[in-house]
Amino acid sequence: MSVVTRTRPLAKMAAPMVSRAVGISSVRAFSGTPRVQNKVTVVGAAGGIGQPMSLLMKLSGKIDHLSLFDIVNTPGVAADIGHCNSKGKVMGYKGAEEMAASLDGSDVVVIPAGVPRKPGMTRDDLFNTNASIVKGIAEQCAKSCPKACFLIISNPVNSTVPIFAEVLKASGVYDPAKLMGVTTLDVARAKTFVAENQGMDVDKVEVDVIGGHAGTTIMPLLSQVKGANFTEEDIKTLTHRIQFGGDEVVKAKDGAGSATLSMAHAGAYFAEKVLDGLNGVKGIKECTFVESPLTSAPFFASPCTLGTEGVSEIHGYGQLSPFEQALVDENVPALVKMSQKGIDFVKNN
Ligand SMILES: NC(=O)c1ccc[n+]([C@@H]2O[C@H](COP(=O)([O-])OP(=O)(O)OC[C@H]3O[C@@H](n4cnc5c(N)ncnc54)[C@H](O)[C@@H]3O)[C@@H](O)[C@H]2O)c1
Ligand SMILES: O=C(O)C[C@H](O)C(=O)O
Repeated sequence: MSVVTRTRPLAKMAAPMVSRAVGISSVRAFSGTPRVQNKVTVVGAAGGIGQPMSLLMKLSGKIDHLSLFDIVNTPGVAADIGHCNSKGKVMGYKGAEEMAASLDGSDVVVIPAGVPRKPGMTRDDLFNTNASIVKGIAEQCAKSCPKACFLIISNPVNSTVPIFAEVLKASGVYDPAKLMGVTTLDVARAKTFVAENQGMDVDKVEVDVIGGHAGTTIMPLLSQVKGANFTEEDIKTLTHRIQFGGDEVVKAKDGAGSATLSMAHAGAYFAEKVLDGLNGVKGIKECTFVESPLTSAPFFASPCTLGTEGVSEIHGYGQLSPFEQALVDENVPALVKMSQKGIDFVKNN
C-alpha cells in the first residue's frame, strides 16, 4: 500500500548501548548503576491522565518497576496503585528534589504533565504554561535517564516534542529514535468512529493517522481502510470528527478538563508497545509523531516500526486520495510553524 516507504537514515540512529533481550537482568543502565528491568516512569502521574494510565500500566503485568512522579500527591497514588495484585513494584516520588530518583534507570518515560484545555481554547493556548513545564522535565531527563524512550503526551504535542528534542540536543543526548509524540488517541478515535460508521468490528479496524496532534493537522487516512466503503459525505464527517474528537470531550466535560480516560488507555497501550519493541518483540507498527524525513515538517506522525532502540523505521503514508493529499499540503506549513515555535522557545528561554 505504501508507495513511499523510507527507512530512517542510519546516520540518525544512535549506536546500540545496551542489549535488551527479554529476561536478561544483568543489563546495566547508562549511568553504570544496575537497572531494574522494564522501568517505566510516568511524569504527571497524579493527574487526570496520569492516575488511570498508571493503573492500566500496573495491570499490564509487563512493568517491573513503575515509577510515579508528580509535583503533588504521588505518595498516595503510588500507595493505592501498589496494592493491585499484578506484577511490578510501584514507587511514588514527589517534588523537584525527588525527580532525579524517579527517572534514574528508566527505559521509558511517559509524560502527561501540564495543564489541559478548557472550552474555547486551542491546544496552542496551552503553550505558554506547558512549554516551560516540558522544558524543565526534558532538562532533568537529559541528566537522569538520557537513554530512555520519551513519550510526550503534554499539549501542544506539535510544539512540545520539538521542545523536548531541542533540550536533549543542547545536552548532547538527543536520539531521534527515542522521542515520540503520543498520537495514539487519534488512532483510537479513528478506529472507534470508523467501526461505528461502517458496522465493523472495532478490534479489526486499522486506520493510520498521520501529521500532528491538533485540529486539521490530525489526518486520518480513510482511503486506506481495508473493508470499508465510505461515501464522500462519510469521509468528510468522519475526518472532521477524528480531527476534533478532543474538542468533543472538552465540550462535554464543560470546564472540567479534556480527555483523560481514553488518553490513559491510549497512553498505556502505546507505552506497552514501545516496551515490547525494546524487549525484542518483532513487527510492532504504530503511528507516532517523530522527527521525520517524510515532509518538510521536522516532526510528522506516520506509521513507525518500534524496535529494540525505539523507532527503527519510519514508514511512508502510501497513496493518498486527492482529499487527503490536499489536507497534507494544507497542514504541513502549520506543522512547520508549530515546530519552530517550540525550537524558538528553547532558544530564547
Ligand atoms: N497527546 C494527547 O493525545 C493528549 C490527550 C489528552 C490530554 N493531553 C494533554 O495532557 C496534559 C495533561 O492532561 P491532564 O488532563 O492529565 O491534566 P491534569 O491537570 O489533570 O494533570 C496534569 C498533572 O501534571 C502535573 N504537573 C504539572 N507540572 C508538572 C511538572 N513540572 N512535573 C511533573 N508533573 C507536573 C500536575 O500536578 C498534574 O497532576 C495536558 O497538556 C493535555 O492537554 C494530551
Ligand atoms: O483535546 C485536548 O485538548 C486533549 C487531547 O489533545 C485530545 O485530543 O483529547
